[in-house]
Amino acid sequence: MKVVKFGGSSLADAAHVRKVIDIISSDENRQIVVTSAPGKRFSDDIKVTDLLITYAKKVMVKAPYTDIQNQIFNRYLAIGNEFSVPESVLTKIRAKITGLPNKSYPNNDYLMAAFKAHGERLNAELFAACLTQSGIPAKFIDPSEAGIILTDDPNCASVDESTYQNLGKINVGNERLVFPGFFGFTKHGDIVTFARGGSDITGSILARGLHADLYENFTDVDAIFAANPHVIKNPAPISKMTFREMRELSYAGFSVFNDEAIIPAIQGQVPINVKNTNNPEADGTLIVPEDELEVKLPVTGITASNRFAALYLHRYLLNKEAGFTRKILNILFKYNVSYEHMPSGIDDLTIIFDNSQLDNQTIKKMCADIRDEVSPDVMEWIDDYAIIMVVGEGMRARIGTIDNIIRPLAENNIAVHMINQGASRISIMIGVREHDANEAIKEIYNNFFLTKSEVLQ
Ligand SMILES: Nc1ncnc2c1ncn2[C@@H]1O[C@H](COP(=O)(O)OP(=O)(O)O)[C@@H](O)[C@H]1O
Ligand SMILES: N[C@@H](CC(=O)OP(=O)(O)O)C(=O)O
Repeated sequence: MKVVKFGGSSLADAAHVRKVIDIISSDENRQIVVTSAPGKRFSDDIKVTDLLITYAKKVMVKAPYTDIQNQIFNRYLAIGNEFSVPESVLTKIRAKITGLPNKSYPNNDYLMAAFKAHGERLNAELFAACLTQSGIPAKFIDPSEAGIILTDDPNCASVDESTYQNLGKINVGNERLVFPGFFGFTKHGDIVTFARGGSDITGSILARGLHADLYENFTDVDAIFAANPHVIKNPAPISKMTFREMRELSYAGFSVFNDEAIIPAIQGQVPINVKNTNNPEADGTLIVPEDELEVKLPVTGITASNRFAALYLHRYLLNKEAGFTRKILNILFKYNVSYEHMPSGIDDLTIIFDNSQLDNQTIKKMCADIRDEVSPDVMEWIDDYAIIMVVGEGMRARIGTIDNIIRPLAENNIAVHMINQGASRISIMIGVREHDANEAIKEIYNNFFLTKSEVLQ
């Protein structure tokens, strides 16, 4: 049995939905279907999830919202009409959209989560109706019915282990089961969502919980490429990679697959196949356990993420002082701030943060406390920090990999602020300034993936 997840780009309009139905009908093992909310139909279109966020914000500030309600409903209507789904299905969808402001929520964070979740919830109901209309019996399953229980963290929830016992009770019969991605329920019955891009996580949870043989993740590219196609023109496709390579690459920018989504698949040892809805015959990228990768390349992929900030601290004899790091960690704890990495030298320490959890006020107070508490000789806050991740299972076995990464950067005057090698066996992490990140990716990519004559072209 296969779990198949279709991203927003694969369900953006009726023409795409038709392709998705063909994909499902071409393989009877594609029994469990996970849908995202309708995505962008053209480059400056707006995803339904973003429309729902705007709708929720209008409700919060009591601004008029009829237009946005209509805009959202029309996305579903256009698809539903094309498949002649029963009027009752569309009436129900409209009622659910317009009824959202009348429900009660513990607070605005839960309101936001419930509004966002309806992008996938309504799309799964509509899609089950489209499948049935096309002669493929299908049933919509609500996450509450399936027992998808998530933590009480309204817009960034994690799965509760009880979910897997609940999923174990589901009977997969002959009809296709259509689950909405992206959300679940807390133990108290409130709707909560994963972080953005979280429909991939639902697919992975279902693949583990239902003991699938394969998790197929359909998107809009032929494969996962060795670098972001928006940065490198025609990058090399990756035919096979390991779970942990994918985890590291998605953490630092490979947005094609959510970084947390890999975890349930690892726990259930379910291989993942990323494929293209617009070219389903292409093999795509297979993501497998470590022992199933025959050829271990020194570099499988290169990525950069700009979502970081760093605090650089310097003080002589830092290495001799017990409790220095502990004092800093206590301050981070006081402000409820987590850190991503903390590379250190003899007299230096860099703490790298995810910028999205910080505001100027918190940064100011936190830095003032650190200055008071540990009296550093030098302290610098770097707001435009980017992390480059070079990942490859075969990295350890090759001498000179680090040289091949760093040399092209030095030759092109790209300043390297931090190198972290060794913490992970399969990656090297490099800190650069944001404005240098894309150039750094290009130089490293050219050095590993292009022949000399290609570089000169
Ligand atoms: N290394 C990469 N390989 C392939 N696609 C990538 C990579 N990095 C970023 N992307 C982007 O990810 C997009 C697919 O992810 P996403 O838009 O979330 O799809 P979906 O709507 O199917 O969930 C691609 O269109 C591509 O622009
Ligand atoms: N619709 C949600 C969840 C998601 O995973 O979407 P997509 O599969 O289109 O990336 C979002 O936009 O974040």
